[in-house]
Amino acid sequence: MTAQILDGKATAGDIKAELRERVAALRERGITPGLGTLLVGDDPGSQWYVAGKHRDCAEVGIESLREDLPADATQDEIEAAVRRLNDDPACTGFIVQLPLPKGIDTHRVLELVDPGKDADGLHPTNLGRLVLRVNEEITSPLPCTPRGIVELLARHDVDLAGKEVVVLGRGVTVGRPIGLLLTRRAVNATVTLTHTGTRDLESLVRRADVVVAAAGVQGIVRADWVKPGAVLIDVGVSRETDPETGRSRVVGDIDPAAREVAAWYSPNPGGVGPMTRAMLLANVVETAERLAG
Ligand SMILES: Nc1nc2c(c(=O)[nH]1)N[C@@H](CN(C=O)c1ccc(C(=O)N[C@@H](CCC(=O)O)C(=O)O)cc1)CN2
Repeated sequence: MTAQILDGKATAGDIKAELRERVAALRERGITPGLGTLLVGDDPGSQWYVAGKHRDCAEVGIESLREDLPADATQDEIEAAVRRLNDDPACTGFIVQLPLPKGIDTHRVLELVDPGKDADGLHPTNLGRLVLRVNEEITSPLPCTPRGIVELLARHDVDLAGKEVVVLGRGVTVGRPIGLLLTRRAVNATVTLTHTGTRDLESLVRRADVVVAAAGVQGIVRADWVKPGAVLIDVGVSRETDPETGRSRVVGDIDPAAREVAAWYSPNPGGVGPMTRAMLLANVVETAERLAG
């Protein structure tokens, strides 16, 4: 069996086309959605992601604003930038690009974001809604990568009800919230959240119907661990130098040979990354639609 591809790039393209129309409708009503980004430091990966967010906004008609601070910015300076974005009427939603430099209290910064402008769904109020609203529709923003994974599967008619899902990684942007999303009544999966303290990861992966790998450890999921017919979602980001071009490239957590036994495979790059970007735009548009009543 060779897996069918969960093509995040193409799916994100479809979503962006839908969002472009919704933005045009908002603009006709005199409402202009505006995404703000707060970037601290000069990490090339983060700079690339933020630049991509601004390009995406331009593509669908969302205005965008930037707050860029140097790597040695203090906690107070970062918090002042958050307050500026909270207070700026042109900014209908914003994100704080993660990770923040060492020594900065990330929780304090995220808690300062106005929950009504939280385009990343990472404010405790919005994460709390995800915890509490197990049976209801959630109308507040959801974290972009987990939302992107659920949307990618839904748009390929992959049903997760009753399935055993193993998640690798307990980070705040992927592992923790994906567990909460997938166990909601609307999805009804059973989730095992694994981490560096997990014993015998291999046997958990071997019995999983779905693997969501967000550990950031290249090839941690071996091809011979994967159950035939499983669904594989690779979110891990490690970098290696391409021996042919000498350029840096992204490699995932799942051995790509596993696609020979899986039913569905979300590649990396080209899977969840583009969906993360599309879901950020969706959060911004929905926030603006809520503001518009
Ligand atoms: N505030 C946030 N910070 C971070 C988040 C987040 O959701 N909110 N997620 C990641 C970074 N990220 C967005 O910010 C992101 C990661 C990857 C991609 C992407 O499209 N990747 C491409 C490959 C890119 C490459 O070759 O380097 C792909 O998967 O095809 C977009 C956004 C951490 N920080």
